[in-house]
Amino acid sequence: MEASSPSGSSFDDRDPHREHLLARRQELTDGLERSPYDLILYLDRAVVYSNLAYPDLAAGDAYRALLLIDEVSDESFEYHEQALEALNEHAVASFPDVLQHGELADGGTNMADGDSPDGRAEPVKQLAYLASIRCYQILSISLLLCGCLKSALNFCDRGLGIVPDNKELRDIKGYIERVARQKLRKSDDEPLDLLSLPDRGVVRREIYPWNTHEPDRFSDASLSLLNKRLATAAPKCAVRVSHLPVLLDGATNTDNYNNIPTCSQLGLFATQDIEPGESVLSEYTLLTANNRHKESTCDACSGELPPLQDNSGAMSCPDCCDTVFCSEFCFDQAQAKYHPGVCDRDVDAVAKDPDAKESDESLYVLLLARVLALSAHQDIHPLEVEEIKYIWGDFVPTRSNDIDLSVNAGPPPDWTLPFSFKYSIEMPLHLLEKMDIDIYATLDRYDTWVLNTAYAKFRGTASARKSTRDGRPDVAAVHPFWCLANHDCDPNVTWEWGGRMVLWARETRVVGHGRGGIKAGEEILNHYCDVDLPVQQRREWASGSLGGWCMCQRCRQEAGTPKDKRDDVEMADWVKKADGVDSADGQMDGAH
Ligand SMILES: C[S@@+](CC[C@H](N)C(=O)[O-])C[C@H]1O[C@@H](n2cnc3c(N)ncnc32)[C@H](O)[C@@H]1O
Repeated sequence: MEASSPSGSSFDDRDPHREHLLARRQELTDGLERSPYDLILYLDRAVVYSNLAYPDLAAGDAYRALLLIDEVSDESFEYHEQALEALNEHAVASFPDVLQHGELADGGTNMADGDSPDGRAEPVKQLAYLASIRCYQILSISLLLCGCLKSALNFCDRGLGIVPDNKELRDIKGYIERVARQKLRKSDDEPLDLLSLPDRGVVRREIYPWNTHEPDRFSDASLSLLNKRLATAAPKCAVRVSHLPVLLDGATNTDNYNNIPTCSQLGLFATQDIEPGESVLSEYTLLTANNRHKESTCDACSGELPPLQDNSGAMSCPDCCDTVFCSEFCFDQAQAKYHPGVCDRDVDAVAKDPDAKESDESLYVLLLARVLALSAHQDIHPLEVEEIKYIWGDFVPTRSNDIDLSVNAGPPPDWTLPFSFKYSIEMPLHLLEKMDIDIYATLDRYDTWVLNTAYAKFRGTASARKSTRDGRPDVAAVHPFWCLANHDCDPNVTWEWGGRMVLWARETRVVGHGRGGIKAGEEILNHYCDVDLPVQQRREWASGSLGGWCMCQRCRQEAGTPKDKRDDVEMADWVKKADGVDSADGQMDGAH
């Protein structure tokens, strides 16, 4: 059960209205734990999420409510009895507030079917009917607010299919079309190809105020645990706090400044001298994914499979022969940590062989599938899975994600977590069902916010490999220690990823071509882009994985303008950006 007092969050402004909504959210979450198949509670919580400005979480709850309506309506469905029983309780109690909405309550007698012989709808059917319209309203407006226009329109049309004159749904359809015209740059009289509507949006990327799983990565306990685990993979390294430049979104005129603002994050440091060419880290991970059906990679480590012949070492699972491992070691690791949770359930099939433009998303959802399998088989919460618990999520403080409704409000916040109905809500629930997990009874583990948090962690840290056949990304992995190494355009290591992720100390440095090697105490400096490129291209390439414009010494030196041509510092930009880094991930060191 979630703790009722929010922790692990940077949200500390005491806004009574917000506090009240957060308390109500907790009450409803506890209610769902007691009565997991209650679709009215899901709708109630969706409304609270909308009021708290989490449209993605509202859509997640409205979709679960819609699935429960299907359960109520179809006797052959697995949770029919439970969903019906929960709804019956509302049918005999006072009419649910969440359905006293706009024209809804008046429309209850206009049911298309399900009327009883005396012409009056059975109360439970009437509730299910009204609830379905409410689900379509919440789903369509929420998905519109997330930027998922195609899915928003789909749900809106489904609602209008039941109640063509419903004013709220008609209004929402108008908003969707208006936003679509803006995004696709179409005038009012041009036809709109509804199939081409954008469906990928962005939502808040934050440590939710109620998330009690996020560790304090800077605490002695976290660092000592991480260092204990790191000892085998990188015996000459340690995880420590690193002071990194605060990144801006784009080009800056501050390259010549001697001191720039920094923030505290984690990094890897050498604890002993490391020779040029020496291995620095060799990391094994089970958090891997491959999106091709017939691919010759190991299901566990994602390394190439050896040729399948006697004594090659490759092994397949005796219970689902399609799953192949490159060695007995990988087979044993998979059996111990995740495979029985997905064995013979065809779970991965939902995201295999995607369209070229969906390759990235399919890899992310398959990484999520692996986290779900690790969590289910080890019987731990997904956010406690060791492969993701301590990794960087690029979270932004809750308060800077909030929407300011005051008259003098500035521009709306820039939300940064990619989101879509398909990959963030529908597919994860489908994966869980394939794993034979009751998605209602396990809400605490598989709630939409939990999935969003896991996604936030992969998105900043996963590595992908492209197929040599068609250049599409088809293998991905998260190496929780490798991804602690920060970037520098004069790196002291280089990396190679096969079955394991390996970091080597460079023989020669890029800047000055001096001898490589790393001295005890120095930070391990990885590279997130091709460091042989000119500065502008390096910065553009690195900005995706880095999350901003590279401000390393080399970039600043190469891009710096002569003294007589310098402009004033745009410190306001930094302060704005620094605010996000400060409370999201450690204390702010401020401008020097
Ligand atoms: C893969 S993580 C690296 C580990 C991370 N520092 C941590 O605390 O876990 C990537 C993030 O680290 C930060 N980072 C890495 N290299 C950096 C650099 N040279 N300058 C500024 N920030 C950097 C950025 O915030 C980036 O999004």
